[in-house]
Amino acid sequence: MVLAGTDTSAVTLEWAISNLFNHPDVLKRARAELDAQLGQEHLVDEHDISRLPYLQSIISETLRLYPAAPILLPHFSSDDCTIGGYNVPRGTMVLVNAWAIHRDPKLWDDPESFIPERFGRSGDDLSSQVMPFGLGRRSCPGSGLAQRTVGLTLGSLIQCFDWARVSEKEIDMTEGKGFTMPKVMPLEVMCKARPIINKVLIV
Ligand code: HEM
Repeated sequence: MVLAGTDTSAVTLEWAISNLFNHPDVLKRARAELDAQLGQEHLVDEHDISRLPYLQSIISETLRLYPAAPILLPHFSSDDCTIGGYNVPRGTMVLVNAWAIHRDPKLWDDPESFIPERFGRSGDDLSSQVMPFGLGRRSCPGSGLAQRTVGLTLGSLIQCFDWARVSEKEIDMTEGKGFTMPKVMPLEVMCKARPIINKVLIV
């Protein structure tokens, strides 16, 4: 439970921040949303997340491109069944390649690009093609907690600090090997406190 809940959320946060560095326009829009919704006196808290749709879209788009569990967890068929036209005998190990589904050009426009706006379009139901927490009875029981934790942390970091890369180079987005899909190059950045920090953190 501890491993399932900590590393997954930490890795997601690292991918999200890396994406923001390579897309300064997205970072700017996220900060504008936070400033507009919360002003300069109030540190983002759990109840604010629902008022921050763009921040949520950034997290969804991060989980689409960099799902912390890219092939979910192994499942076993409890009976003979058919999946997508294939006969699957009872007791077969079934792996779902969420990473590939999330980047399938038949399902997504410009699938390799980081475009949080694709999650904000009204009328689009993406629930069957994005599954970072799995689907059905054995889907992740911590998904709500994870979305709040990552949202709160990412929101606070955007709200309280100005960020800069350590060099002119783009952040390396190469995916490493490991159960929770780490970055090959750990994220290294510089930050400077924004004036808002004096009001919201220091009493
Ligand atoms: C960004 C964060 C997280 C991601 C991407 C994630 C993803 C997943 C995925 C893909 C599964 C397997 C679902 C399946 O096979 O269909 C899973 C299972 C699980 N997750 Fe998460 N998870 C996250 C955070 C958490 C948190 C915060 C907790 C608890 C505090 C948690 C607890 C669990 C547990 C206990 C299972 C096993 C459920 C079962 O087998 O019935 N996860 N998670």
